Amino acid sequence: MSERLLVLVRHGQSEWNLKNLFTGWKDPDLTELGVKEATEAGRKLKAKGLVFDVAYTSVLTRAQHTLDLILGELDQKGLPTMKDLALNERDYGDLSGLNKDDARKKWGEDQVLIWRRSYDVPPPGGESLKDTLARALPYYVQEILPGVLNGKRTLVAAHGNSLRALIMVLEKLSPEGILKRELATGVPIIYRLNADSTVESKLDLAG
Ligand SMILES: O=C(O)[C@H](O)COP(=O)(O)O
Repeated sequence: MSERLLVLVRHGQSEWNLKNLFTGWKDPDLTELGVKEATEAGRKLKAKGLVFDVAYTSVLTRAQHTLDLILGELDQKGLPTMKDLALNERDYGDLSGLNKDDARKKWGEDQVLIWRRSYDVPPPGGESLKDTLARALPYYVQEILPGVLNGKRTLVAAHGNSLRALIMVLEKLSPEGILKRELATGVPIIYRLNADSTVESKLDLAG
């Protein structure tokens, strides 16, 4: 019986995470710390004895670089990898490139929190989590999930909000439930799925 393995990992710290800037579809690379986090993620997966058959990532550098570093640690460089903008970070629209503290000063803590964590309120000119889900979920259902259910051990390196969207579905979280769900950079979450695509087990490799 194959194991229906799905590992999700948010990219390591990016240059703009460090500068506290809204990033979205902008394309900064990892910082030195981000490189360490991604490498450590790979080590942790290796320590668990995990091997993958396929990987998925976004079209953004920070996620692809994270994936490369993880695969390097796993001695799996060259693994078949699909890159698709369906897995991109939420588009932050007009907020992209702005400092998050400056935005709080300008629009207030509550409004910025609504833009960052509400389910269906988009930032000006950008995507809500619901919008992000609307393009990430079909990709998951059509491209990623069939492989997982057929026993392809699958690694997904993506972004805080594209992964929160998938986690909302996997963990059956409500719009309120997803509000408080934060994803740390470079921390793999190991899911094993049941044949009906529900979650059989989940292990968060934080710490
Ligand atoms: O795009 C960004 O700015 C971050 O990667 C995620 O931002 P958030 O923590 O505001 O969701």
